[in-house]
Amino acid sequence: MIQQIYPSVAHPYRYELNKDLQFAAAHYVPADAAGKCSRMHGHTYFVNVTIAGDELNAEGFLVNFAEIKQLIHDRFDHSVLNEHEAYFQDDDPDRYPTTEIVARTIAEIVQDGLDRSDNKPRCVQVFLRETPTSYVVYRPQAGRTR
Ligand SMILES: Nc1nc2c(c(=O)[nH]1)N=C([C@H](O)[C@H](O)COP(=O)(O)OP(=O)(O)OP(=O)(O)O)CN2
Ligand SMILES: [Zn+2]
Repeated sequence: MIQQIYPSVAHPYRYELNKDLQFAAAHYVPADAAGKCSRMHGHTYFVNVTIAGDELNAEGFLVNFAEIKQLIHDRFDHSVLNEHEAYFQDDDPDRYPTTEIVARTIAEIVQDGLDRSDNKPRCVQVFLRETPTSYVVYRPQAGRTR
């Protein structure tokens, strides 16, 4: 696992946790203007998820680190992102598996998982590195689903 410093996110909560994870996946950006990215290719994606909240659960966790890995790694590792039709669609540019939209999708999946917990923490940032030279930071806005 690459160890690196991530950008910090401002939030009002007492606790913050960060989980690093990675997954290998193939994708293509289904637009001719995307050039070489419109052809199927693969990446090892590096992800940092930031979760914050004021309350801990019965185990003394904001959320179990392992649950974050399960939500993302177990879903996307060794898969073709474009084939996850619940998240990505070739006929809708707002559903292409670009770095930006994959980062947003990870935030949405994690928040859906957190919403099922009693202590209701928030996913406040997703850092997604697609290549050694390219990454995106996505920060959900409070009160907005996207
Ligand atoms: N804003 C975005 N731009 C690009 C995306 C994207 O998701 N969002 N994706 C790609 C390609 O899919 C590609 O995987 C990454 O592109 P790039 O960083 O250009 O990759 P290189 O390794 O060729 O970059 P170097 O600078 O030569 O290392 C393209 N753009
Ligand atoms: Zn790519």
